[in-house]
Amino acid sequence: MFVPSYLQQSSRSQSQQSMNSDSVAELKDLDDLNITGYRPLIPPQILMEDLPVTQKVAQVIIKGRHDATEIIHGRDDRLLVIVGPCSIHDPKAAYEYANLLKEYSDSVSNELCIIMRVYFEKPRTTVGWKGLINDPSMNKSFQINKGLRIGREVLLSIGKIGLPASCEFLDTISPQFIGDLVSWGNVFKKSYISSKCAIGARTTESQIHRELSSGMSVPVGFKNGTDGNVEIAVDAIKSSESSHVFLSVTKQGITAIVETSGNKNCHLILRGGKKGPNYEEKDVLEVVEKLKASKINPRVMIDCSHGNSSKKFERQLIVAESIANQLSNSESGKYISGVMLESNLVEGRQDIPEPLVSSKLVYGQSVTDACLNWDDTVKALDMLRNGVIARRNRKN
Ligand SMILES: O=C[C@H](O)[C@H](O)COP(=O)(O)O
Ligand SMILES: C=C(OP(=O)(O)O)C(=O)O
Repeated sequence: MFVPSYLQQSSRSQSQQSMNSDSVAELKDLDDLNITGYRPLIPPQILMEDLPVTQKVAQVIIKGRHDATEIIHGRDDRLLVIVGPCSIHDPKAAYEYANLLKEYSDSVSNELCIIMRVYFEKPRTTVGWKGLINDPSMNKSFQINKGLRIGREVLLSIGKIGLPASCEFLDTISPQFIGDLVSWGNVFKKSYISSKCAIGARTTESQIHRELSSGMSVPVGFKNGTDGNVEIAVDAIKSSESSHVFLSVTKQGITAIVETSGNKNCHLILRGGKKGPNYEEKDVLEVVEKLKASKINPRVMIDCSHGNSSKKFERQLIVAESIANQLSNSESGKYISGVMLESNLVEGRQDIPEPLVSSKLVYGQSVTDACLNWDDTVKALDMLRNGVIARRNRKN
């Protein structure tokens, strides 16, 4: 048990005297007991000045945000598709994937609004690599300043191709470094890198993530919990729609009391859970009722991966097929506004070699969750596209 030095006196009277004297306590006895180090963090503004967003890239981001917003509110009948690697660890492979996706995206843009998953922050069930921002060299050197820089460079390069990007914001400070490449509305006043962001199954219930979302300039999807609980996502949407006052940092890296106006562009993501998947018609209709009862946006996104695929990447095709069928034939199809897919150049996943030997890594393969390969991704997207066409024909 830890005993502060001022209590470690040899006699009771000494200790009593020490406490009575009300002298200033030793900080080392009270604070940072489990902190092993501090390193400086670059202020967001410096990185933003080094790697500024161009007007051309900003337009891509703004359009992505606008389209995503219109779809999640049902004013655009396309399907919003968040597709890409589970996590980005190799900027070259991410860029190659983005080029493939851009070409496909242009060919289906009447039916699908495609936003690339560009996820740099990974929540872990226990421990593991926490993503490119946290440990860009994947060798436990935790060069976060380097990770933030690479993250920004990757988002800018994808924006230059003309593809909007989405991120999961896990940390509450990191959005100040990359969130500026994301925007619509108050584009240049607030933040503008990704066009869409998700709050994951493990953080939906977290108050600080709800507060963060209330100030985000992008549409935010909230996932149901890992146990399958959808109520926490409903609560998260309600909370994020409200204004909040909380502690965070400014672009200059100064701690601040932040005041937000609330984010009206939040929606729910069904990702399955420990009790099983929740992508079928009955699951969608059930959650739609809950959302309607809470007077919030009843349109949902379905994640084909995670609890909905039991983490078996190939099963994403089965989920995508069910979604396409619901779009074509079911009442639930009216409420499905988006889909998520985990996809990469090469299917499956690999462990990060320890110690890291880059040549041992398979190029274009996930180091976190297993992903579909490119050809199967196109199969899934084609099915979804046909579902959108059928849904349109149903209406007409
Ligand atoms: O998508 C990512 C993973 O499912 C999530 O980060 C949890 O991963 P883990 O259970 O391997 O830690
Ligand atoms: C971590 C993710 O998913 P979930 O929060 O659903 O586990 C993810 O989409 O990368």
